Amino acid sequence: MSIAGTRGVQLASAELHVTRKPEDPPPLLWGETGQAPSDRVRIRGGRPLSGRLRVSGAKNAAVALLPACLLARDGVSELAQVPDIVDVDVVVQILEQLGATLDRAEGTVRVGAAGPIADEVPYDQAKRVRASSLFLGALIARNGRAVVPLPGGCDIGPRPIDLHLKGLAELGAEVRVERGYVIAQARKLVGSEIYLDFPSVGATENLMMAATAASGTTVIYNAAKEPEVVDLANFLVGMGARVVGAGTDLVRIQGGLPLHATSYTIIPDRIEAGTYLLASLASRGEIVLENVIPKHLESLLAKLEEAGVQIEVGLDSLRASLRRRPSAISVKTLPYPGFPTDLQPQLSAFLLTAEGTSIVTERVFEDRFRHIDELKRMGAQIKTESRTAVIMGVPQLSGAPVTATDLRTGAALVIAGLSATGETTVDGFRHVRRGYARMVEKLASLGADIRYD
Ligand SMILES: CC(=O)N[C@H]1[C@@H](OP(=O)(O)OP(=O)(O)OC[C@H]2O[C@@H](n3ccc(=O)[nH]c3=O)[C@H](O)[C@@H]2O)O[C@H](CO)[C@@H](O)[C@@H]1O
Ligand SMILES: C=C(OP(=O)(O)O)C(=O)O
Repeated sequence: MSIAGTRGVQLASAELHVTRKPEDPPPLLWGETGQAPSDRVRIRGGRPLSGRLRVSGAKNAAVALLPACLLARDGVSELAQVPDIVDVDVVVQILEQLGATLDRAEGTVRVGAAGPIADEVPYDQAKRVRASSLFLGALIARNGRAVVPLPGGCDIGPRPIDLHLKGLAELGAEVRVERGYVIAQARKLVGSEIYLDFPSVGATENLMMAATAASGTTVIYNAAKEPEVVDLANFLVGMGARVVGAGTDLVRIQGGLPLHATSYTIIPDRIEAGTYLLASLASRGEIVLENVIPKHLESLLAKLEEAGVQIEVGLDSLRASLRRRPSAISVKTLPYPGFPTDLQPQLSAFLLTAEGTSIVTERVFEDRFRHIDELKRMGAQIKTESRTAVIMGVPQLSGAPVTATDLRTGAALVIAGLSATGETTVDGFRHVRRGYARMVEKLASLGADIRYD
C-alpha cells in the first residue's frame, strides 16, 4: 500500500466540537433511561461532509469487557471510553439485574461484582443484543452455572452458537438448551484443547472467559483475531489472568488464577471510524478522524486507496479525501485481518456512485444484503447472486424513503442519503442507535443536513 509512506505522520489533534442546530433535539438516551427519540431521520443530501471527528470506544469490545467484569470478586472495575449506545445500555441492565453494582458517567462505567451474582440472564434484555451470549462464559467462570437465553442481535442470517457450546462442553461443562435457554453448569472446569471450526469472535471470547476459571491450560486453535478479542484478552490480563497469543489464531489461557478489579480504556471503534470515513468520502468531503488505531483499519484503507482515495495516516488519526467519483473495486469480507463484514453495507453504499462495476462478496454471514433493495429505491444499480453483489456505478443517487432492518443497513442508508440529491428519510433508526453514539449530532458537526423527524 502506498499509504505506508505516509505512516508515522502525526496529525494535529483537537477535540470534537459538536455544533448543534436549533432544530436538533437534545442529546438522546434510548430505552428505559430516557425518552425515546423518533425512529426516523430526515436527510437533505448533497453537502460534502468535512471536518474533524473523534471516534468513540468500540461497541464490540465494550459489550465483551462489561460481562468480563463479573470475573473480579473484589473491588470495582472501571472501564473508560465506553460508547453511549443502546447495546451498552442493555448489557449494563443485565449486569444490574444479576446483582452487580453499576455507576455510569461520561463514558466511564464502574462495575462492582464483589457481592452475590445471579446465574440467570433475563430474557427481555438477552433477546435484544448478540452480546448477551457473552454472559455464558462470564457466569460459568464466576458461578459454575449460567442460564442464558439464546441471543438477539442483527438479523443477518442464521447465527448459531454451537461452537460456544461445544467449547464449553470441552472444558467439562454440562450444556443443554431448553425452551430457548442455554443451561451450562460445571462443578469443575478443566483446561482443554479446543479447535474452532470457524474463527468465531463470540465463541473465542466466551471460551477465553470460561478458561480463566478452568484448572490447567486451555488452548484455542483457529481463534478469532479481531482487535476486540485482543482487547478482552488485555483486560483479562489486567485482572490477573494469563492469556497469551490473542490476536493470533492460537490463544493459550492458564486458568485458576484469582482475578481482581482493574481499570481499563476500551479501544476506539474501527467500524464507527470506517463508517464516518465512508460517509465523508461518499459525499466527496475531507475528514480527519481522531482517536483511531490505523492498523485496525488496514483492509479498509487498502481498498479505499485502490478506489482513488487520498489517505494520510497518523499515529492515532487519519485524514482522507475524495473529490471525484471513486474507481470500482472488488471486495470480499473475511474474519480479521480481512475486510470486516460490519463495514460491508457502508462500503457498498460508497461504491454506488463509483465509475465502473464493483463486486462485493459477503463471506461471513449468509444474509447480509438487506440494504440492497432499499438502496435500489435511491437509484442504485445492483444485481445480487447468492452472496455476491454486482454494483454498477451510477453518476448520482436520488433521495427516497427507505427503511433500516439492522444496524449497518441503517448506516449504509444514511451514507447513501447524505450523498444523494434531494431528501431521504431513513425509518428504523433505532437499529442505528444500537451501535452508533449520537450519530445525528456527529454528522451534523461535519456539515450534514440531518435531523430526527
Ligand atoms: C457483539 C459482537 O462482537 N458482534 C460481532 C461478532 O459477532 P459474532 O460473535 O456473533 O460473530 P461470529 O464471529 O461468531 O460469527 C461469524 C460466523 O460464524 C458462524 N458461527 C458463529 C458461532 C457459532 O457457534 N457457530 C457459527 O456457525 C456465524 O453464523 C457467522 O456466519 O463478530 C462478527 C463477525 O466479525 C461481527 O459481525 C459482529 O459485529
Ligand atoms: C452484527 C453486528 O452486531 P451484533 O453482533 O451485535 O448483532 C454489527 O455490529 O454489525
